[in-house]
Amino acid sequence: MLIVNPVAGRHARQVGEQVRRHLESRETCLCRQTGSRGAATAFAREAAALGVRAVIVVGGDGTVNEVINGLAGSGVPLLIIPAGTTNVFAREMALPGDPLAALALLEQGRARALSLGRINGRYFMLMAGIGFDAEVVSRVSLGLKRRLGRWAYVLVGLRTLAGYKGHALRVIADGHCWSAGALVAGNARLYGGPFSITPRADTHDALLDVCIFSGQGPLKMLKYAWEIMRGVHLRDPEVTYLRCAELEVEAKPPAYVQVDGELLGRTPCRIAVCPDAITIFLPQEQAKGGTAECA
Ligand SMILES: Nc1ncnc2c1ncn2[C@@H]1O[C@H](COP(=O)(O)OP(=O)(O)OP(=O)(O)O)[C@@H](O)[C@H]1O
Repeated sequence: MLIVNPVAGRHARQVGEQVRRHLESRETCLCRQTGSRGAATAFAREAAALGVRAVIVVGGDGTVNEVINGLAGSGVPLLIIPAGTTNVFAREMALPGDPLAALALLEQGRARALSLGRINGRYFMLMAGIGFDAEVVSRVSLGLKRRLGRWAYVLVGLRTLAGYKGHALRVIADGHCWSAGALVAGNARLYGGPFSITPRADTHDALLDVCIFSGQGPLKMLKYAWEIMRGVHLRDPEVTYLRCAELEVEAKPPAYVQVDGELLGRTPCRIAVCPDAITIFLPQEQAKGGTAECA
């Protein structure tokens, strides 16, 4: 099954058309186009129920997130053709940017089982963010993202800082409790493109990497953002890095929560890791570790 989000990135519709033509000239393919938010999850569930040979998704991180939420646990392998604005997961997995080169992974790549994070019942492949970053995500519209690309987050981030009051989070993991202003739980290393908040995360392992930022308020958020951009945030004594299989976060007042760059809702939340939950076609050199599903 081919699932295309025609409004992802700037060229997803054309990329989807190119992939559809290529596939239909070779095999039988069910083609689905998303008409609204959440549609990709329903299509992926349909694909899992039908037991298709593979699901191919054309879109960005938000669309991939919706697809994994319909496919997780089914064993049906997923092939990602990056066509969104930032494509962080594709970058993390070093997937080819060229659509036909990505499609060739069906034959030339390896299907690997990877871990997923799960927060309040929703799977994520990259990260869950609580506090400031989620508040920014809640304010970035798809229209602004189309016009400005990833600069939309910078612009809205600066605007959000202006009136930001901060959050008082309570984080509980491994029998310990932390007070925090913001938190990112990463299943993968990369964040927002080339940056890395959880640089030791590994999608092949059964742990979440968690970065807890203890400061609150706009100046602290600005400082952390600057440190993350320079890759030095882990040297800041206000930042705690831990690896765990499960954690809980509460906040007063409730704080926004984002998963894979899409708004999920608000705290409280429980975050866990689900080992080997999704099977993804990867380039041979990326398919190290983990469990091989097929050659
Ligand atoms: N027909 C549609 N109309 C409006 N929104 C849609 C439609 N189909 C899917 N969506 C939504 O579009 C959103 C954006 O998709 P996606 O994240 O894949 O693209 P992107 O934001 O350009 O890429 P990235 O997340 O990699 O920056 C998703 O939240 C998805 O639910």
